[in-house]
Amino acid sequence: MAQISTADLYDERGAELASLSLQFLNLGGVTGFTGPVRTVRCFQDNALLKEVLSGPGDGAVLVIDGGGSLETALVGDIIASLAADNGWAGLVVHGAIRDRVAIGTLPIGVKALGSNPAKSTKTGAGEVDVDLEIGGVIFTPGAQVWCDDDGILVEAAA
Ligand SMILES: O=C([O-])CC(=O)C(=O)O
Repeated sequence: MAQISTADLYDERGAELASLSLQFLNLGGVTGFTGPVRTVRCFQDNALLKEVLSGPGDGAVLVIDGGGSLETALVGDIIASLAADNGWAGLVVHGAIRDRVAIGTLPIGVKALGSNPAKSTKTGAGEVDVDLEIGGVIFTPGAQVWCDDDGILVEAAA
């Protein structure tokens, strides 16, 4: 069954949801996706998120706070394929990706601010499963998130 649209979901449950007004591109091969939030915070370094996506996704959406940097790509087609193979429903990247054309063919949702062919460093710096604040919206691990072409909704923090 197709996922409920974020617009219809907002009409039903808007009072319980936060809507991210920051604009993301919808770049994955799956354009509507939902799941429980997991999180990574990292800055122009993608070793930690690759490690997390190497583990089982169990249908979760990894929200990555790259500080909004568009200087380097945090995800490319290799990492996005790995995530799809491991059962992640999608990625929300507050930053850039690369390999846009290939990522658009993969069976995973990918939202990002933009793209840049420049690669990230690989030191492993960052934090996993911390609360993130992106565009004034809090993403708490375990909260349900819904993404489609219209935007991103997340269960509001209690
Ligand atoms: O390795 C990287 O930095 C990201 C990348 O290009 C990929 O996932 O294909």
